[in-house]
Amino acid sequence: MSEVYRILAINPGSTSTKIAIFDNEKPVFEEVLRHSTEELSQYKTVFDQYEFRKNVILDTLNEKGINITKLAAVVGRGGLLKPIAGGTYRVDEAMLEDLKVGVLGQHASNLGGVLAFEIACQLNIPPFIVDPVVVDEIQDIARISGMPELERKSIFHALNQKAVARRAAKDKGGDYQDFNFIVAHLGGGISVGAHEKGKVIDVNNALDGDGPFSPERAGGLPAGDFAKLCFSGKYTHDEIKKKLVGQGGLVAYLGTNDGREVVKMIEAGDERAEVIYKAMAYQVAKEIGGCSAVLKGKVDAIILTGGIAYDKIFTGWIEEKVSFISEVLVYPGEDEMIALTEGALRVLREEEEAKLYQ
Ligand SMILES: Nc1ncnc2c1ncn2[C@@H]1O[C@H](COP(=O)(O)OP(=O)(O)O)[C@@H](O)[C@H]1O
Ligand SMILES: CCCC(=O)OP(=O)(O)O
Repeated sequence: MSEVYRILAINPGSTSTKIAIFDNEKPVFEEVLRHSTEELSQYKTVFDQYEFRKNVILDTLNEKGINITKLAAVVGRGGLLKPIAGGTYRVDEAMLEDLKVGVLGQHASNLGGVLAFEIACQLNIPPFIVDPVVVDEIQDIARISGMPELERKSIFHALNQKAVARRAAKDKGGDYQDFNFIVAHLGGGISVGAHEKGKVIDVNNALDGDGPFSPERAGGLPAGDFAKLCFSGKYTHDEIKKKLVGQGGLVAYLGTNDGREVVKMIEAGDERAEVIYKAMAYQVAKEIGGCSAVLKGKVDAIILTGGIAYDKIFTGWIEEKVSFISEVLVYPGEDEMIALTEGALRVLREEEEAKLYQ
């Protein structure tokens, strides 16, 4: 009989920490621990949230009676490291240092590797990350921004975009490498990627670069007016950064990072909430249109995923604008927990060697 590996997967996002226990590929326990804007806004940096998120995870596992001493590995969502190829990486000191200082910036996913390392080391088992948010496969032409000092970067929901694209390919009877897809991840951040035969050749920088605004991010802005705002003397650098990430998008307009709250506002007759929520769908549709040009119109499917894809009204607004391009498939939520676990299992079963972060 083959060995059963028990894996703890930890997925810190901007609005939640998702945790799961798997026995090999079989889910034993899964929970989404949601964090409100108020809860998170008391921490100055993402790294300051470390103790809070660690305690929430360990308390939850304890309350559910899960004995973590039986774990074979801990795997976390990978954060803002230097750009790297996709795959499973063992968390080491060099990676830990870059995650702690935020070598490419601050995002909740930086905590994935750090939490995996801390918990795994106490148990003397290996810590891994899989397909971090800096997976970089974009074509060279997509790196050019219009200002030589500023290069466009690949920062996106790599783990879920690829996991869901693989699922869609399987559902269509083929492999990921057989198809061209446009994948829109609709979460706390929003990324829209052009997947050409298994490679994400262009994608918006979902953190603080470009693309649609999102529940907690400003997205692409009118550059001249933004520069004026930065030098108006009204805001510190930290305040401006928060306006871009954390306090932007739906939070700035409507005071919440929770799509379900916005739906309730609209149901209660709030017309402004409807306009803002519709504008977010409009910007996603425009980004999808851009990706269809990148793929020269050869698009096998448009895939909508992430938490907001549970909302049929929101996905309907997008679909009515983009269905002329290709069929629209909706995979609400995410496949990230199983994708993390499978990445760890491939290494534990010696089907693949863990990559080292250089
Ligand atoms: N049924 C729903 N309707 C609208 N929005 C939803 C629904 N379910 C979840 N969401 C929203 O999805 C977003 C979180 O998506 P998720 O993919 O879990 O992102 P993250 O990993 O960034 O937290 C939040 O804004 C959450 O409120
Ligand atoms: C940093 C890109 C990935 C991202 O935005 O994730 P969340 O939506 O979980 O914040």
